[in-house]
Amino acid sequence: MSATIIDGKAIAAATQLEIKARVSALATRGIHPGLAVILIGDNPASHVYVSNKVKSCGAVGMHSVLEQYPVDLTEAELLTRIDALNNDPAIHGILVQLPLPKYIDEHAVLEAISPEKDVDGFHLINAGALMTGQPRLRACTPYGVMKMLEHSHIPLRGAHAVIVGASNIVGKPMAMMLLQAGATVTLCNSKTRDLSHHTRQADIVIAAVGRAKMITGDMIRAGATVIDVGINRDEHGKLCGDVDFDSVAQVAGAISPVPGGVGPMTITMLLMNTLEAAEKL
Ligand SMILES: Nc1nc(=O)c2c([nH]1)NC[C@@H]1CN(c3ccc(C(=O)N[C@@H](CCC(=O)O)C(=O)O)cc3)C=[N+]21
Repeated sequence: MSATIIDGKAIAAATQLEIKARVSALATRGIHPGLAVILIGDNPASHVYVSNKVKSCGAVGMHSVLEQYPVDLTEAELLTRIDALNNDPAIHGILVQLPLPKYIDEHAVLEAISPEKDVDGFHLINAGALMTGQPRLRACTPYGVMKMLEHSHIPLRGAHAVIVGASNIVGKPMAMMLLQAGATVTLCNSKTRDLSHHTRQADIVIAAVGRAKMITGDMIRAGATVIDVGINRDEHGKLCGDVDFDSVAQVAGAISPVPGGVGPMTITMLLMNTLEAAEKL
């Protein structure tokens, strides 16, 4: 193995110390950042993520509330709750855990959250602000990836970044952030012809496809940086990313693992966004 490990857990811990200090500074102005998390249904994985988010709030001295609803909550009831939180001065950030039950219109729900409290960065206003180079609240996962690259001193200006996966929550905002940092960006999707032709050109590969271990060592240029956004289960039920860690670590210059990579940074940037929302008051 030759690659340096990009330790998301350690970068998350360092970033949380900075957040904690800024939370304390806000307290002197009488402002106490608060996050509301809405969870619908009983998906066990969602429960784990959501309780991690709530725990992390406590660790940086932030107030948080977890609202759990049964899977038969109606869309109208959910919109009423969001409206109440939009108008609650103790709440600076609102997160509705995805995926939502099928009968709820996800788009309508995300647009109902006040853009100033949209700490996921999914509202059209925040997506559009990022797209036009005036970022407000940024999507947590790509924002966390940017912090990981920055902490690892990976040069971005003029670098070629290849993103595999063009979702609204990761691939597209990731492309905008890297572009704004001066990278040349290739955004691949499930129809891309000869994917490895693209990934082999890359100084930086961001894997965000949702398919276990699909990025292999032969697809990576020697010395490239590889960031793994995937969260999958392998054939033994073990947590794994979109990157085949063992083969890629032989050729890459730097690689982020799963677990312990992007996941902890996603949660940390949710705290950062809640802090930033409160600081704007
Ligand atoms: N509105 C919304 N916003 C989200 O940000 C959001 C969401 N819905 N729905 C689900 C996904 C998933 N997600 C994760 C965050 C952290 C870890 C994480 O910290 N993972 C640990 C491992 C955790 C474990 O052991 O299972 C790690 O990678 O080291 C994973 C997944 C946020 N999501």
